Amino acid sequence: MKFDFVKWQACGNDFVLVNAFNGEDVSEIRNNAEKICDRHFGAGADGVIFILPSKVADFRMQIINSDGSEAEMCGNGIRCFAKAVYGAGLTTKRKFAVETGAGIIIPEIQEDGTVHVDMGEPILEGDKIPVAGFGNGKVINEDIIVDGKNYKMTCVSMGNPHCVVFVDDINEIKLDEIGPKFETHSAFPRKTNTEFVEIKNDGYVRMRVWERGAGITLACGTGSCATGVACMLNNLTKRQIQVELDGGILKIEWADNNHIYMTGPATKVYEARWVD
Ligand SMILES: N[C@H](CCC[C@H](N)C(=O)O)C(=O)O
Repeated sequence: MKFDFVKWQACGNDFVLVNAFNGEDVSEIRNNAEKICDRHFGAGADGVIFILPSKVADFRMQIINSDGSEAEMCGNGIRCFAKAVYGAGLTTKRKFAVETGAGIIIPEIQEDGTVHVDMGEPILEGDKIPVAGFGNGKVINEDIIVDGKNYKMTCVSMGNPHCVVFVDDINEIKLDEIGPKFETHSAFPRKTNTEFVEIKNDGYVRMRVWERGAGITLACGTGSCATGVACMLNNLTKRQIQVELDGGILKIEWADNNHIYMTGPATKVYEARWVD
């Protein structure tokens, strides 16, 4: 297998980006995503992102997690995607439409190099997130028993499922132990990303994440959006907040048009060729 790729990171959430905009067959790369993401035997990444053509938007983005599973959407990934396609000259527009598993997402590259993204509307109906046992009702501050302990969860989909849990002290959370037990809990038919959140004040929260299909990452963009929605649904913050992650800070707004806006950095790290 031989292919060129570009390594990008956004708040430390890192990705191998592969340009298949001209319809190149990337099935072998997609089938080897787990090997490519391995941090010792591969390039090392939280996921592989493909730049693809679209019939309904300027581009299509496909995201494969480091365990080889496909996700509907990736918030940090789309900021990397936007700057990658602009930098590669695939568009001269700084604001454009990207087809994803979460619908059409609109990133806009800012003058300061950050990317402002219209992440669309959050999905709150239990059966659409999906979370079992809630029908089409919302899942706000509901009980869940994980590993014999009761937690209060608020669940949100940004195209991909998220379970947000508020805690008093985030440093007490043993993420590597409890994360996988949430991810594979029977309440989540399509598994879940899980965010543990400590409220610092009504405009600033600290969040750590165990991602579906990737484990602990330094940041999660869709998870930060879900965190913002959960904070606001529980009346814990204002409608604009900053989310402090292990790898950086993202700005999240739940606007009056019901869209979630995320703003944050994305940086190209290196270009390389896979030859194994
Ligand atoms: N692991 C996620 C996909 C990557 C999302 C995350 N890296 C982000 O920035 O949104 C899932 O399976 O839903």
